[in-house]
Amino acid sequence: MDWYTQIRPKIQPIFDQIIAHPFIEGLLSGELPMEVFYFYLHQDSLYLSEYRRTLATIGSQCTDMEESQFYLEAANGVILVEKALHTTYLEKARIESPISPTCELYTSYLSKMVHTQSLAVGMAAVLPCFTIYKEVGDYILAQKDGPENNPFQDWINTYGGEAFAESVAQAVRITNTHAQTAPEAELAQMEAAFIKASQLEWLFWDSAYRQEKWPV
Ligand SMILES: Cc1ncc(CO)c(N)n1
Repeated sequence: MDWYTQIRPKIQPIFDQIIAHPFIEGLLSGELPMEVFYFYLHQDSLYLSEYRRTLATIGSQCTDMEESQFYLEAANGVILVEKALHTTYLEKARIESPISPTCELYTSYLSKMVHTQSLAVGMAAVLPCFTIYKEVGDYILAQKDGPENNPFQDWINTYGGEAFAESVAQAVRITNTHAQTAPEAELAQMEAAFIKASQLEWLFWDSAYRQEKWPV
C-alpha cells in the first residue's frame, strides 16, 4: 500500500470536522457572511504569499528535474491565484487586517519544515494544502442542495476542478515516491507533519470564521 493510502485514514476525524465546520457549511449554502469570506480571502492571500515561497523552496531542493518542475510550477500557480484574488475581490474590499495568529502559525510551520527537515518531510507537510482543498472542493461540488446562484461558486470551482485535481494527484505521487525510500524515523516525521498540517487546515477555516485577531 502506498504512503498516502495508509496515511489518509488517520486524518479522517480532522476531515470530518472540516466539512462539518460552519465555515464550510456557509460556503455550501451560500449563506456565509460576506464579511467572514473577505476576512478569509485576505488571510488566504497572506497565506499564499508565503506558501508560494515554501513550494519554490521544495522545488529548489528536488534533484529530480520533473519533481523540481512540478513544485516550481505549483508555486507559479499559487502566484496566479494570488493575483486573481487581488483583482477580483480584494482590491475592491481594501481589507487591511494584519496577519492572524493562525495564518502566521501555519505559514511559519511550513517554512520551518522545509528549511529544517528533510525534503520528504517538507513534501508531507505541504501535502494537506493540496489534498484537503481538493477534497473540500469535491465535497461541496457533490452537494445537490446548494443554492442556484452561490456567491462562492468561483471559489468552489477553483478547488473542485479538474486542473487542481491533476496537480494534487502529482503531489501525492511524488510524496509517495519519497516515502518508499524513507527510513522508519523519517516516515514517522512525515506522518507527524502531515497530521499537523491537516490540523492547521482545520484551524485556518476556524480562525477565519472567528475573524481571529491578536488578543493583545
Ligand atoms: C490555507 C490554505 N490551504 C491550502 C490552500 C490551497 O492552495 C489555500 N488556498 N489556503
